Amino acid sequence: MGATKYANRSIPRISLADFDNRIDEITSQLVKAAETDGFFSLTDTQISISEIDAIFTTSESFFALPDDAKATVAFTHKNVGWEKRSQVRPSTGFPDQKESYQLQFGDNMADKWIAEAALPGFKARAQIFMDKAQGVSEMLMTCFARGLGFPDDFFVKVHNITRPDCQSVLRLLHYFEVDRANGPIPESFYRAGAHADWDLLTLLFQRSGESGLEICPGREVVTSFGMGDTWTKVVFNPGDIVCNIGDLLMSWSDDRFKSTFHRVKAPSEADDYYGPRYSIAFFNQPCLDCTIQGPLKKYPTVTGAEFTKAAMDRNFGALQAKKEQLSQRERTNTATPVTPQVAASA
Ligand SMILES: O=C(O)CCC(=O)C(=O)O
Ligand SMILES: [Fe+2]
Repeated sequence: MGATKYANRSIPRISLADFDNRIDEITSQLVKAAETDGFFSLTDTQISISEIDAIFTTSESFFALPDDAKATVAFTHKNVGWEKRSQVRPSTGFPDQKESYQLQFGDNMADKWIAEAALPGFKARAQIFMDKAQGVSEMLMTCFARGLGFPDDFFVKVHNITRPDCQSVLRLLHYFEVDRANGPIPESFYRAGAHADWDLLTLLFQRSGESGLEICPGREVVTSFGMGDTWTKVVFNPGDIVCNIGDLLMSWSDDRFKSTFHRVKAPSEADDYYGPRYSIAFFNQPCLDCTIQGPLKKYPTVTGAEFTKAAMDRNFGALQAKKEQLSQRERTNTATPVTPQVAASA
């Protein structure tokens, strides 16, 4: 594998301190970040370092369960539950080398919470954290609504976590350790293959020392899969929340705000992190019956359900094209593409 091409870009760091008094200043900083690389980190948020540490401990305790216990809450196409090595990104055609557990607020979670007896306190701890993540998201939604000239509660209203059909997701992630002793990793090995998220916006919680998140800016229209090959490492400060704009907000802003390709790099170079990696993503997904259109009406009006279906269809189409390309290569290569199991939110 050749050396990765890197460019140094600085990812803006935006403070949410004194939010109510500074809302216009924060809005202009967020809008600027969204218009350029679509990635930024938040500091002085309502979530403390010890709360972030605690949810990572909770997440680790879930992943430490035996697979047959985790399989009691197996992934379903309602975008909830546990999966292992089954999410295939259209950019790669191979499953990410990770396991994840997706949690939601409403009815979709009905039988997908790990049993209290298997992991006492898990559900209560996760729900407290999900509420906190929603709180930070709502601050950002208010600013982005204001920045686009919509009423302040425009995005908050359609990402209402008290609705039983709410679609937002907390995804706990565990990328498996890579044993350097086994030699170079195969070309088909990815931690999280390059992708753009298709939600409104994503909050990412990272752990110190567990690097790997990289971005590849340059996407100009939401319908394109085109991606460059020059990456930037996302460096974060403990306690910060890394955020990225998703396809939904890119579309809802008539492509003004950028939903940027990103990945968790499979370790292959000297400075890369080979150990087990834990991260947590909070995806803000719209209610299915909301209507979506940017102020300039660049794209036709769609419902939340239609937007999600179109995103999944686009992903599926791109994955088919990738599999076709891989199977043509197969004549000279023994690696076999895999059929996707997970059509997740990103
Ligand atoms: O694990 C990370 O740091 C990023 C995860 C991510 O991009 C995703 O799950 O969509
Ligand atoms: Fe992502």
